[in-house]
Amino acid sequence: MEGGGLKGGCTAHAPLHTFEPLRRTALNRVFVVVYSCALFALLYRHAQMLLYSTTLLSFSMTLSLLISDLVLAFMWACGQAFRMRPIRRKEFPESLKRIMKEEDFPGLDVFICTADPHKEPPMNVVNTALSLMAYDYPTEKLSVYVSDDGGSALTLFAFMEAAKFAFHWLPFCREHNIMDRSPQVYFASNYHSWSPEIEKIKMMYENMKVKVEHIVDKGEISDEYITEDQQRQAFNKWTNGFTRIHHPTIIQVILDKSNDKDVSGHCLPNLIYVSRQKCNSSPHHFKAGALNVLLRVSAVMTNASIILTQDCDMYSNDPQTPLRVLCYLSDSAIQSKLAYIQFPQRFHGLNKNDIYASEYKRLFQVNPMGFDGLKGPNYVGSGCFFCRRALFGGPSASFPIEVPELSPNHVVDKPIKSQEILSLAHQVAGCNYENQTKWGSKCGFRYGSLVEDFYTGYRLQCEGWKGLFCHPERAAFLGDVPITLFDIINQCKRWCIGLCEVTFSKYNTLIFGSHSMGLLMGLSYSHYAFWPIWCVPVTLYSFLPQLALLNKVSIFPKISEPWFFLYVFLFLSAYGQDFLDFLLAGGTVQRWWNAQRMWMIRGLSCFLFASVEYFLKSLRISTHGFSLTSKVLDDEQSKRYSRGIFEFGVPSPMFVPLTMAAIINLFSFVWGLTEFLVGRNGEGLGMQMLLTGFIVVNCQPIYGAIALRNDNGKMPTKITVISICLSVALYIAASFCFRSNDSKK
Ligand SMILES: O=c1ccn([C@@H]2O[C@H](COP(=O)(O)OP(=O)(O)O[C@H]3O[C@H](CO)[C@@H](O)[C@H](O)[C@H]3O)[C@@H](O)[C@H]2O)c(=O)[nH]1
Ligand SMILES: [Mn+2]
Repeated sequence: MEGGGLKGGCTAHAPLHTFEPLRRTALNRVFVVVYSCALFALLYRHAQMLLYSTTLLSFSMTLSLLISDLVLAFMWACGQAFRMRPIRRKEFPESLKRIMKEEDFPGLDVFICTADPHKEPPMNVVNTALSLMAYDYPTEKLSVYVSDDGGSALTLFAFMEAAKFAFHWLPFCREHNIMDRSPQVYFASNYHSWSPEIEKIKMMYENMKVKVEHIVDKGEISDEYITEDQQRQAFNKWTNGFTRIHHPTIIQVILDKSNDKDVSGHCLPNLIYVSRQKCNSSPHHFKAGALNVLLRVSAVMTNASIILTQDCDMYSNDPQTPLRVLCYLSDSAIQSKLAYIQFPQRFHGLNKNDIYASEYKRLFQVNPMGFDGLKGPNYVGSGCFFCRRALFGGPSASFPIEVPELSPNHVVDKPIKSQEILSLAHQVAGCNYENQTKWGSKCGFRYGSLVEDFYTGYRLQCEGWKGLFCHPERAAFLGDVPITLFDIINQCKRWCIGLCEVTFSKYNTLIFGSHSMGLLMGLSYSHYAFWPIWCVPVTLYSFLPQLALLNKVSIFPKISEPWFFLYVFLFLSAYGQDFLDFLLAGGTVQRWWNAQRMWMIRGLSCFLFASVEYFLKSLRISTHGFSLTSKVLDDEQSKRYSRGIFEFGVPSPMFVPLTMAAIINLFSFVWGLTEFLVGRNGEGLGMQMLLTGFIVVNCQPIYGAIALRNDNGKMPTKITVISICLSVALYIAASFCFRSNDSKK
């Protein structure tokens, strides 16, 4: 996207935004050429070996290696698209005031999604909401909508309490110009000085917290907590037949900007609680469905032209963020095609070396810069500002919508608590509302994939919209990370299933994507869409060379052969480039090491299981569920996490291939080493030894979890036993193949 920001009515001395290409681009391009030549050489060697293989065994082994290397080469090629034109942007919110008055700021509707008060503690959701309500943005233009897919009175209660606290919190933030506007974060930090005023507001916060947590623990709201009639009416909607998957729409205007003033007399932003209707008979499309309901309800109530979508655990870390967004949105040169501005997902509470690589640096910080130099980053679900009209048709043609009040151009002229508005809002939140409409296919957030974010951004860009990546130094938002390995790989498995749903649809990123957006964009999107196939090379390289080694069969070139250096080059330069990218994006050596280890772990767990699960389920007609990531912290787990100890604990089948790989690699390495020491191991097995050694070093936390630990996070004994049995079986089967091949010779 053309960036140079000297447009939109500002003078050349005060640009609103600029961008610069990253300096490494030229080198990257040269590297692509060199590396491609090396890849072709490798594939040539495989082809030759395939032609000259004499036995079925050697043929199938060469074929497996060829397939693995083809997958690696394909993924490498897709990844290079990000390196063709990465750019870094900068915006100057200070200049904004000179060209725009506050009265002219566009309206901003903030959407926060939550889905389960037990996995997503209401106190955290409330903190997210408060941090966003306290944005440095004219409050009369700001509305915060909370979607509660859990349909929980506990969440509504928490928000009613939060609203009372907001009367004090918002003016407090404004007067003291506080940066941390999530009260939880502010009170936990030691940077603020003591004053009676701070002490007083802290007490208020603590009281609210105790009250809300008490209610959540009890699981119900007893009468003594309901003080006003209006509240009682709201909670009366939770009748006996009410369940989280079957209940009527509940919309509660908790704060109304036209009536509610904070303690300093300033108006408060709208705060609206929405729990859409759910019924067993119609699909609700998870988060995408929730967002579409908010899109409609907000259209009826406020219809702001900008929308921020936010996960419930991602609080605002910088109150000036919307001003950065305006730097782009007010630029008439890029306005017409700009659909969204994506901020990176960044996280708090990572342990020092980020053992699970849950930062996803490449996904959230490095690759978006590459995307940004093309047609814009992918949408990642949270921390993204949309232009409302982008969700209602292509950049040049929007289509007529069923109800005129939903159109992005509609001006709301009635108070949000008026009967007409509320009844229409209830109607558009109904579970059958979308039947026979374009919602989810051509309009709003798109259905059909568990990664609704990836899919929606992708479809918008295919329609001709562009996105933009905004990556300020101070994180705009900070979110929670899962702290157990099981949660991490489960989350990744859900993503992979969602990606498969895109890949095997008519909107395949490689074919449809390249056709609509050009090859580089198609490749970039494919780099993600094809994530799960990484399981093929990772699995093969974790077992095949090792089993061959145990049977003294050499499958790679000898160390003295020139082909060996080809392998060394391919391995070292790919890893080296990845390493440099990581460091240049502010990473550390240990974090990089852990990130590459997690790539292997994912290859053997979630990538593998997602592919299998996807295929098994696609044979039958059934849908995949959205398994919510838990944001609740267990004390013991948190302690282990902060000490950098891997958390297994759950007897999940996803740990089995991983444990098997650890065992088999250890045995073949030790066996190979003894053979080598007694002088029987020829140089033909050298490369297999190197690879096995590398994997053994990577598996070190797994050995600890199997044998050396006694805490609840160790590898469950059941998984260890199953993995040992399967490893032995695999070894026997492999030896049988290798031996019978020997005897045939
Ligand atoms: O039926 C549902 C399921 C989830 N959510 C919300 O979706 C958000 C993301 O859920 P989470 O369990 O935290 O998933 P993550 O894998 O951490 O989220 C990433 O991946 C999701 C796609 O799988 C994107 O929607 C998210 O924005 C992105 O941060 C949360 O706020 C949930 O409350 C709903 O509103 N309704
Ligand atoms: Mn999340």
